[in-house]
Amino acid sequence: MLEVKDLSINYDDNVVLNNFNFCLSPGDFIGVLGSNGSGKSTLLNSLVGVYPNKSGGIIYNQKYLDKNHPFSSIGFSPQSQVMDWYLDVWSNVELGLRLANIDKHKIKEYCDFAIDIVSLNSAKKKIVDTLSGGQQQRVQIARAIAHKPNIYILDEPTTGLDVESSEKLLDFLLLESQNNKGVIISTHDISLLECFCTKILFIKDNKIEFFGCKEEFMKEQMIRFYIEFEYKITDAEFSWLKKNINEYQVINPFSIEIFTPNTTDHTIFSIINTFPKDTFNIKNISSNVINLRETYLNKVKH
Ligand SMILES: Nc1ncnc2c1ncn2[C@@H]1O[C@H](COP(=O)(O)OP(=O)(O)OP(=O)(O)O)[C@@H](O)[C@H]1O
Repeated sequence: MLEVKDLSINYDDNVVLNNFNFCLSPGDFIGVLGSNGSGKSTLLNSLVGVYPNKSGGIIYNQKYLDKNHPFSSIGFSPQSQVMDWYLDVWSNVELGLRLANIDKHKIKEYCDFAIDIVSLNSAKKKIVDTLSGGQQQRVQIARAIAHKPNIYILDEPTTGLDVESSEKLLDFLLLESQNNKGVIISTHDISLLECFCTKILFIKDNKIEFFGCKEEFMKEQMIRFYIEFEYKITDAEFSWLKKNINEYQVINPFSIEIFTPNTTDHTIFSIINTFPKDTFNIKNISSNVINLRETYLNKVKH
């Protein structure tokens, strides 16, 4: 659908995206992750042709995108709100449909559909400037999705949305991706990504740190083992831990947490078996898998 090829973008001397390569394929629901300022918006803006100095580019239908951008195939909602503030909700969405060249006989149906997805039925006739921040965000999204494009590019679409509106929007996007459309969104809401995305694109230090299936990203997850001892850990045991266990954390004088990759070759038993004889009298062990949020935080920190 879209191929990002050797894309680099800089603002003056500040290289924001360094040699990005990835594809958005039919059926993909890509979540873009990264810290503030990592370049998520720059990337999404570049997919719709808003870029500063760059090399490489975006290939669509075997051609590099230029001024003849396929707007009718793309629904784009930027991070900053771009709307006609003194028109009502319905007219804003209608305008988007006209710009996307939708047949005028279908405009009412498409408008109603999009306004329903973002639950603004009762505010149809309200002037956008008089709406709350979250409602304005919903208008912008309705405008981006109303023409049911092949590709959805939404920059932090759930920011400012209440939980039920976020779920409704993401349910819709998920259905669209299952109908072989392509979806790419950036968000800081990791739990939503965990539920809805099929692929993750993680930006760190101006590069793509990870691009691939969510499951693969999660595979690098760790398991956390909580180990409680019968007595206070001795100094000798502390120094043994320091020397021999890669990732652990002391919780209190009686217990530690050990982190291991989520694979069968790194079971807690293989670790415990390395404990020197007659040390670490274990009282209890429990474990839990670290979720996507913590996986992401670990990756950002390291
Ligand atoms: N118009 C601009 N001129 C100069 N620098 C810019 C401009 N827009 C963005 N930048 C810089 O580019 C970098 C990436 O910004 P971008 O908005 O893409 O990050 P982001 O990942 O979307 O951040 P956030 O999570 O805060 O929305 C930042 O260092 C930012 O200061």
